[in-house]
Amino acid sequence: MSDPIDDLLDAAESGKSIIKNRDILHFTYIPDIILHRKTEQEQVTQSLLPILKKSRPSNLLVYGKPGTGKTLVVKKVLSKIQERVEKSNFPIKLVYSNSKEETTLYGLLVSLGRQLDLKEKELPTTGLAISEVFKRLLNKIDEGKLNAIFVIDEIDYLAQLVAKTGKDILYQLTRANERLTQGSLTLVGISNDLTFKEKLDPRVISSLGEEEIVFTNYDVEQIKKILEERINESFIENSVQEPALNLIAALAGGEHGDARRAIDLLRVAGELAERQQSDKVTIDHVREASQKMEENKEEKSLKSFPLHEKLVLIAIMKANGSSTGEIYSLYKNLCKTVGKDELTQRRITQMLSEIELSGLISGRLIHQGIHGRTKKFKLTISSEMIKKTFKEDLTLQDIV
Ligand SMILES: Nc1ncnc2c1ncn2[C@@H]1O[C@H](COP(=O)(O)OP(=O)(O)OP(=O)(O)O)[C@@H](O)[C@H]1O
Repeated sequence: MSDPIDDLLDAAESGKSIIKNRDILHFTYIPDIILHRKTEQEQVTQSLLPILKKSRPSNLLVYGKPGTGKTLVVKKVLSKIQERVEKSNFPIKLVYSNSKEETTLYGLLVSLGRQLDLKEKELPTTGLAISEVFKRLLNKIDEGKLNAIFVIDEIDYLAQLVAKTGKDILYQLTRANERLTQGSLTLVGISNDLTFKEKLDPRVISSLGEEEIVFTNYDVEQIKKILEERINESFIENSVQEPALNLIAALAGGEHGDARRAIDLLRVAGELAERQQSDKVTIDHVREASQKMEENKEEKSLKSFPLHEKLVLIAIMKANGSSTGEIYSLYKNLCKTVGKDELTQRRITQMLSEIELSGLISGRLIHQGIHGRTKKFKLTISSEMIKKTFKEDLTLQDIV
């Protein structure tokens, strides 16, 4: 009898590996050539150029839809500046943080502080007031006479964190120079949300967006060129079929040209092809990859819902196409079965609108003559997906 582990290991050893360098398909990889972004590279460089001449650049705000190369361009410009200043004696400190990866404002400031070499003793992970944390960051910059550039990716999340905690940190960050006597602080904010500024305090807007650069969307042809470049570097020759490439470009380029989605699709399709011992990535691998990525997204979003939202989703699954009233009575029964107190119908009606926003269910308003109107809901995802995901939840596994 063959051993299943050995079989797989044998296949992997003797099997075809069509991806020659996986790292190149990772989102942190910085390619040598950045296509279609000449103007943007020039604009970002121009804006940060003063630092090479030992003066403080303006704060910069970079906008654009997801996957349009914002982070890539900013990182590349900064790494080139870094290379040059390392040769001089001018102490520049580049600090990068992604707001989405931090759940608290404190966490974000500490992550910036660590990159300024502030140790736990000087900047503890918990316990200080936000204003104190901020003061210590500034002191470090001042004492070291550092010229710090804080790159804050997904800065709209930082704005939300700030709104939640009611602190004035964004304003203070943009005005930090007024408090510094020796060093300087420049802020580079990156945002996907073009309307982000409208939500800010007007005082913050003027100092944060001293300069602004907007990244335009890629079209399908541009996405295709970016993919071709990446394929040359990461796959062995002729291993991605032309129709497969076209489909990836069409899928990722459709709405606004998301290069990240394109490269992710390419990687997943390549991995599927390898797993199936195929020596080519075909259009079927791309379809399968796209479906898999879509399912992962749905699964993640289902798992992130709190318990009562999950119960409402199960109620809709059991009576697909039902009215709010019917869903509510089913939900009440489910609460009884799992031994939880039910929420009010008013709350559940509101919850249905919230879940609708996530795109997992869709609602249709039905007019019932003298009986007024009601909304009927149905799932936009398969009930199998709900069953599969909620089966892992101990409270829910017996009712799905
Ligand atoms: N012009 C390009 N040439 C080569 N690769 C690119 C180009 N634009 C984007 N990419 C690649 O696409 C992926 C996404 O790019 P990046 O992270 O810069 O996008 P972004 O605009 O910052 O997106 P988000 O706002 O979602 O963070 C990265 O892997 C990046 O290397």
